[in-house]
Amino acid sequence: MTILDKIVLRKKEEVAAAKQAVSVKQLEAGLHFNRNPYVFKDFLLDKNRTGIIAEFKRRSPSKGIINDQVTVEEVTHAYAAAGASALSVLTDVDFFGGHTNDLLAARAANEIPVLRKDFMIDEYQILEAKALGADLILLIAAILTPAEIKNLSALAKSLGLNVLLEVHNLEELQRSICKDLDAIGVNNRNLADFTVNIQTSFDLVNQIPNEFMKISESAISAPETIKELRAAGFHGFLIGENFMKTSNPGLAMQDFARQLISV
Ligand SMILES: O=P(O)(O)OC[C@@H](O)[C@@H](O)c1c[nH]c2ccccc12
Repeated sequence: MTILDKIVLRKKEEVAAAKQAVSVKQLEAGLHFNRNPYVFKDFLLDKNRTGIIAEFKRRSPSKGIINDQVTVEEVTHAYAAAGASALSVLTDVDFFGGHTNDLLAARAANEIPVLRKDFMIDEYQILEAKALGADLILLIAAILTPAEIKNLSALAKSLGLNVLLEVHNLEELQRSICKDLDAIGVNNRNLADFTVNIQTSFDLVNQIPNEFMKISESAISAPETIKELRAAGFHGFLIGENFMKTSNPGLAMQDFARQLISV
């Protein structure tokens, strides 16, 4: 069994428990359920921003603890001030040390799009994302059938949420594309075995239809890499560990964004 299989098994239990604890009716009565999400594309293409989707990630299955000394409010606020186009907040508890409360905190502290970063397998999680104040959800092709991707993205769209589809190879991309996606992310990390290779992004970028925003995800640690990815056609860059591994992730992003101007 791969780590991804383990995560999905556990996620099924977690979702079942959440459904018992909070009904769909309660979600629909939630604080943010009726707010209008931000349009992800507008922030990605905003010339005054960096295109970076800056991630708050305390730990991961591959790295263990990355940073458990900082708060989601201070870090996400500093990311936004440093020019992030969006924020990515892990809400998976058992494998990434996140929490739905982290998303609520990021929402309250910021006025840019927030991605609910989790392993979405059930419509309930989409409604929950909306109730928590997310603007954007992630669908991971490796754990979903084409029919599931179609249904979950259609539900997200009907709630005004933006949808980011994550793929890792051409086969996933081709079988998963559907009309309700806003952006397609190429994950440079293979979630089954954790190997990373930026080349994955360069290999797939021209296979992504131009109607979608193109995002490169994971293992980005140098401004030069962003310059190359931009030249290849990417609009967005998802960065977590490179910032989170420092004692001041917001400052790390600020330094990175300054260097980006001069590469
Ligand atoms: O920390 P990195 O290497 O910069 O990667 C960030 C992000 O891409 C990564 O956390 C990620 C990409 N897809 C995911 C799916 C689930 C959990 C996490 C992820």
